[in-house]
Amino acid sequence: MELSIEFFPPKTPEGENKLRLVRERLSEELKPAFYSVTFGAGGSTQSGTLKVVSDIHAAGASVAPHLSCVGSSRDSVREMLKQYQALGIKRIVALRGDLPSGMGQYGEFHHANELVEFIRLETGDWFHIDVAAYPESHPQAKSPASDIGFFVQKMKAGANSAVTQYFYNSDAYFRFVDEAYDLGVTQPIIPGIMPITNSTQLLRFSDACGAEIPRWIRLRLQSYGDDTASIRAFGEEVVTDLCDQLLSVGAPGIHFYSLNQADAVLGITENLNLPS
Ligand SMILES: NC(=O)C1=CN([C@@H]2O[C@H](COP(=O)(O)OP(=O)(O)OC[C@H]3O[C@@H](n4cnc5c(N)ncnc54)[C@H](O)[C@@H]3O)[C@@H](O)[C@H]2O)C=CC1
Ligand SMILES: Nc1nc(=O)c2c([nH]1)NC[C@@H]1CN(c3ccc(C(=O)N[C@@H](CCC(=O)O)C(=O)O)cc3)CN21
Repeated sequence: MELSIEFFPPKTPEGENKLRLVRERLSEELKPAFYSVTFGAGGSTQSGTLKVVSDIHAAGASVAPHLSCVGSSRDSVREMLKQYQALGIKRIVALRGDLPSGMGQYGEFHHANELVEFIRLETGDWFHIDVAAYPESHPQAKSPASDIGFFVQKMKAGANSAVTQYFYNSDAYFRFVDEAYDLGVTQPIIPGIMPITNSTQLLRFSDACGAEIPRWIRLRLQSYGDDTASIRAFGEEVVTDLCDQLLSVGAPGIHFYSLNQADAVLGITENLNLPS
């Protein structure tokens, strides 16, 4: 069972220092298999990603930068791959990414499967490639069946594993994994888990990315108002139960969307009685 943890590139030097302390704590307590670092979310740049990635790599931990391809040229993606290879990075999260709103589809890549193929063509087996999976369907999907078909295509293009969008309904994950395996996927599909610490932020982001917050969770969160202690305690219980269910049925690991915070992740993992 592998744990992994996602960060986003901080926008300020204070944020960078805080993240270093957060990562040191998480490394000491959990020894995660790898950290991932987003690119693009909230307007972050590839140079912000590179900076955090270099920092984590220099500290001796395994790290996987997100690489998104939409709107990029083959040349620019090739340069980034070379840069990461030169640093000694061995793992990458390959995503289509999103164009800033209002911009049309342009560039030399249209979907993540093309990026996976390109990375294999350019760099052979150098990188362990992770791709994204959507147990509740990607928001732009034409149908659940076409979405899972494209997911399978992306895995068969040469991905080593997948990490899911977060969800609070484990049945959606189990069904997705069963269907993917029926369609010939053999690689691990790791559940992505979003701790609950801030209800306004969670509700806003979930709406935008197509993750459902079940009514009973939403109503509970609303009933706590700005009582953050109650929100955190409730969130920790709910997300611990979710992880328990996933692991008891054999999920291959857990990928935490930490939002650069250690406390919520550590609260959950302490409850889980993980083998050390
Ligand atoms: N940072 C993270 O951990 C996560 C980020 N995301 C974001 O979600 C966005 C989507 O990226 P990916 O999942 O990599 O995109 P993707 O290219 O796999 O899929 C995007 C959409 O296109 C459709 N599609 C996929 N392949 C297709 C093909 N060959 N032909 C026609 N349609 C196809 C899919 O059904 C889906 O609706 C990105 O912006 C990514 O940053 C999503 C989940 C996690
Ligand atoms: N479509 C999609 N894009 C992503 O980038 C993404 C996902 N889904 N799902 C999994 C994780 C979750 N990610 C997230 C989720 C929330 C924030 C967020 O709430 N950001 C705050 C700023 C955070 C802060 O500075 O504290 C925001 O207001 O945007 C960021 C990345 C990145 N990942």
